[in-house]
Amino acid sequence: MKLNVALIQMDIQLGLPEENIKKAVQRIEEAAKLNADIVVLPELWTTGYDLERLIEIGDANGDSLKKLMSGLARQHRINIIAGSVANKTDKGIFNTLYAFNRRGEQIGEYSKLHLIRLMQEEKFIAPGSKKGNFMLENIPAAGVICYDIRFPEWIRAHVLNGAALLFVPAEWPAQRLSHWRNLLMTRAIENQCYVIACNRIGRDNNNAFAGHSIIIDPWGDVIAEADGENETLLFAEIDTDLVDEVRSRIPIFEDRRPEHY
Ligand SMILES: NC(=O)CCC(=O)C(=O)O
Repeated sequence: MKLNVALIQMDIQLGLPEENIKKAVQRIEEAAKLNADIVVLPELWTTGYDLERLIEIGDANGDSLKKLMSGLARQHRINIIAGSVANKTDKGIFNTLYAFNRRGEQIGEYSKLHLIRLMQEEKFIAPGSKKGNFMLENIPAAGVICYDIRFPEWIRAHVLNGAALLFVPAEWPAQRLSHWRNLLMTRAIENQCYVIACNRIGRDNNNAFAGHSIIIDPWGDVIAEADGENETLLFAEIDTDLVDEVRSRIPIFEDRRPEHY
C-alpha cells in the first residue's frame, strides 16, 4: 500500500500551548490539502520542555488535545500521529503520544518509557510502562518517543509485536545530530521497517534543536530529510509492501537465534 506521509517540522514556543496549537492546526490543514494520508507532529509540541510549568500548562488526561486532533482527523479524513503532549493524570504527568485514524477514532496511545536525565525529564515526568503498537490503515505500526531510540531492545519488542512502521516524535538537540541520524538508520536496517521521525527546530533556554526530520525505508535508505534550520512540511510516499520484500530478501526474523542471547 502506498501512503503519503507529511512530517510537521516546527519551532515550538516554550510554555505557550495556544501559539503552538494554532500553528500545528494550520500545518495539518496544509498537509491535508496536499493529500497527505498520515501527518506526524514532534514531541511535547504544545509546551516544549517547560518542565517546571507542566503542572500548569499540561493537558488534563490529554483530553483537550484528543478532542481537537480527533476532530481534525475526521474533518480532513487524515491519520494523525499527534506527536506527544504533557498528559496530566492523577498518577503524574506523562509524555504521551496519541494516534487517530481518518474517522477520528483514537487508535494509539503511548507514554514515553525512557526518560532522559540529561534534560531532567525524570524529575518532572512519570515513565510509561506499555508498548506503543497500533494498527493504521490495516498496517501494523508503533510509536516511540525520542530518547527511546537509544534502546534497541525496546524498538525490537515493538517490531516483534508486528510493527512495520515506526513513528518517532522528538525534541532532539543539535549537539547530537549524528547520533539522531545514525540511531534512526540503524533501527530501520536492523528491524527492516520504515522509520518516520519528526523533530523540532529552534531553541529553548537549554538547547538548540536539530531538525533533520527524516523518513527512512526498511532497506535503510533515507527517502526524505529536512534541514536543521527551517520549519517545513516534509513529504514522502512510502510503500508498505517494501517491508515484506526486504524481510524476505534478508530473513533476519527467521534467522535470529534468541535462545542463545
Ligand atoms: N527529548 C529527548 O528524549 C532527547 C533525547 C536526546 O537528546 C538523546 O538521546 O541524546
